Amino acid sequence: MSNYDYDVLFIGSGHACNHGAIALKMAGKKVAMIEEDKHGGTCTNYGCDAKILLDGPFEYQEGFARYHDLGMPTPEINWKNLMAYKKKLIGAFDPLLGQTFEKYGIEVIKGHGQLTDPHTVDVDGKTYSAEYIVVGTGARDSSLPIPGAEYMHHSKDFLDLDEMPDSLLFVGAGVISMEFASMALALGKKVTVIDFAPRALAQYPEDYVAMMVKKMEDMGATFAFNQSVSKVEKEADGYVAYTQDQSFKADYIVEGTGRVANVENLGLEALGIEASRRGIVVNDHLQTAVPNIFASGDVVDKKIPKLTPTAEFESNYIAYSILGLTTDPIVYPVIPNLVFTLPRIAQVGVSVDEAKAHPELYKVHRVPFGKVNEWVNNRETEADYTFILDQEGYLVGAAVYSAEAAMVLDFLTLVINKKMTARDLSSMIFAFPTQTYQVVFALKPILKRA
Ligand SMILES: Cc1cc2nc3c(=O)[nH]c(=O)nc-3n(C[C@H](O)[C@H](O)[C@H](O)COP(=O)(O)OP(=O)(O)OC[C@H]3O[C@@H](n4cnc5c(N)ncnc54)[C@H](O)[C@@H]3O)c2cc1C
Ligand SMILES: NC(=O)c1ccc[n+]([C@@H]2O[C@H](COP(=O)([O-])OP(=O)(O)OC[C@H]3O[C@@H](n4cnc5c(N)ncnc54)[C@H](O)[C@@H]3O)[C@@H](O)[C@H]2O)c1
Repeated sequence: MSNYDYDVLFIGSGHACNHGAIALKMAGKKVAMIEEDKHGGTCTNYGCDAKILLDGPFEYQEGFARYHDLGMPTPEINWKNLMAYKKKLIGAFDPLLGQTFEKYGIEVIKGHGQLTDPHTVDVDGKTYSAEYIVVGTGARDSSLPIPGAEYMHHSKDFLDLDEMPDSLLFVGAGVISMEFASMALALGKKVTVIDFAPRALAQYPEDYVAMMVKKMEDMGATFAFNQSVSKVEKEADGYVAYTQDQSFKADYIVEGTGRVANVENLGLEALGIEASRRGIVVNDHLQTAVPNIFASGDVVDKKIPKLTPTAEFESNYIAYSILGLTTDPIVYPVIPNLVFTLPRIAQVGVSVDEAKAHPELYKVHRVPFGKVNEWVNNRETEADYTFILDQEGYLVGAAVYSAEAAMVLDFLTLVINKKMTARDLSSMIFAFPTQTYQVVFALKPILKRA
């Protein structure tokens, strides 16, 4: 133990921090996390967990709807009760995680952390020192600097809505909007989605996104692209968002225009640590300009997706670096992306759009999975897979449009990471009848033999 109060101090307690904190504590280090809000960060309290809890019955409803023509009624969702359940369950995480960290012997210092020198953090007037500091302060929803911005709500508000409004306008057709819009639409609400880009979900395959937009339009949603909101006004019976050539009226407006890194009031500038809305600039060891100060998770300025698993990966990498278990630069494996629309769209590795642009490097195999496997797909006839192979025949990318995409995505990620051949797949037994089994069946003839 050094002369500092702690070996490692984390600013934040989300996935970018708590995985590394636990690993370091278990290796015998003295560790604390500074947290100004709830234990566990965005994903646990205001993001993934709350979202997926609310999504649960929608997934079943979507499945039942496929049997409607066979005389089976589609169940109704009681949003009010669902929200009460969400508040109870997710609300319990904050104290529960506090106890968990305590059990591990990790101190949580409540308050706003601000660096004062390379080894010291001020927390609301009290200072704490550490040999290493990890900044994992995350990101927040962006707010457009336009008149009437205060009338727009953000993801936190939507995930707390006791009553679903009758009409909703989503500004931005990214992951947050598309996931929320799917739920509102399934509840029979009037949904409009606008974006200043020419398409939705830019990071997902164009064909699958077009299928999703068409499906949502068939359910009554309106999409408007190339629309930039310049002001929002409140009227007696709702709100109106104005773009360059149109106006959109709704009871409730959700802004989902991206997320901005939390880099303000952290004392970064005084220490010469470069940062912007995109995040803190780090080297390939996740070190800032001050080598004993690392950055992790959503607050990092990076090209890879800002997701919970990437934050966790970085948190563990930093812990291993501090413990001297690695001196290598960080190397990310392929990163699975999944948008929880109804059905899901998934993408991992080389993207479909990139593969199509480089036929000299990649082969693209599209399988209309739902049509050939309707029986195993529970009548999900639209389900579709795209496999991307390199010239040697290894799987290097995949995309999925299916309610079951989440299940199969991790399997495909494994095949890519482990560079599996047809022979590798033949050496294993998979459960039957499942989508994964059918995916293996579809992959074997096209993968490198051995
Ligand atoms: C609605 C929504 C849905 C999402 N769904 C998914 C999903 O399905 N899958 C997925 O992989 N990702 C999802 N994400 C993204 C995921 O939540 C983030 O990538 C993840 O939370 C990043 O973790 P982090 O620890 O870097 O940041 P955060 O979880 O944001 O944690 C940062 C913590 O730092 C604290 N903090 C900030 N500044 C200070 C300070 N100065 N002093 C003290 N404490 C401070 C904050 O209070 C916060 O608790 C979603 C995000 C949102 C908003
Ligand atoms: N399932 C998941 O993995 C998941 C779910 C939710 C959130 N997240 C995380 O949260 C991040 C942010 O999500 P998001 O949906 O806010 O961002 P996003 O980057 O996915 O989408 C933002 C959208 O807003 C549009 N936009 C930006 N400015 C605009 C403007 N002025 N007018 C109209 N449209 C505008 C962009 O063109 C884009 O389509 C994600 O990138 C991801 O890191 C992940």
